[in-house]
Amino acid sequence: MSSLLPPSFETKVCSQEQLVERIAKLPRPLVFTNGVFDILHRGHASYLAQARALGASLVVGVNSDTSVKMLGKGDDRPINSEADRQALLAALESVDMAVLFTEQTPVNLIEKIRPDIYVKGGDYEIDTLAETHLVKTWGGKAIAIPFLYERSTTTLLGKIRS
Ligand SMILES: Nc1ncnc2c1ncn2[C@@H]1O[C@H](COP(=O)(O)OP(=O)(O)OP(=O)(O)O)[C@@H](O)[C@H]1O
Ligand SMILES: O=P(O)(O)O[C@@H]1O[C@H]([C@H](O)CO)[C@@H](O)[C@H](O)[C@@H]1O
Repeated sequence: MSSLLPPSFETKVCSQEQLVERIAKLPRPLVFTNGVFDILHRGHASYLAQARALGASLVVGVNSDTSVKMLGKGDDRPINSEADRQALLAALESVDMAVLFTEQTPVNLIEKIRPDIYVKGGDYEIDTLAETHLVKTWGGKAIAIPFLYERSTTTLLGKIRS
């Protein structure tokens, strides 16, 4: 009988309990972004690769299922479970670690990680975000990455359902 090991990308899935110890081992500058990433698409993959290129490691904060419900994306969201969304992000070459957060915003998670660079997509007014003000308190930067590909989970779901 063969003894197949779990895929190595699963080690990039991080629990809240392991977070502080594992963050300390990641190379700096550390880039952080967050989101739902419900149905992963080309826009996400490009955005995450560009975010990773801004520093030496990339940590993604992933909304838990209960926190997605707080965002008003629809009663049927998320389509993919928090564990599946976290694992798919961990499977990307650009992502060094994926960790869940359970609140409406990632500010408490960002306080723990203290990233050097905070990133969101060009669909956000980055200067208005609480996350931006927070990272600036320890000398961090916030960067908005413009969309290269107009894609969204909501559009994909519309296509599937029509
Ligand atoms: N097409 C895109 N190109 C670049 N970045 C994107 C794109 N779509 C989303 N992002 C970024 O990816 C992160 C996660 O986005 P999100 O999960 O909201 O994607 P979405 O496809 O727009 O989903 P939804 O349709 O559910 O709002 C956010 O930081 C967002 O700015
Ligand atoms: O995938 P989304 O909807 O882009 O991610 C959200 O981003 C919000 C943003 O950081 C402004 O605060 C965040 O609050 C929310 O929890 C989602 O992660």
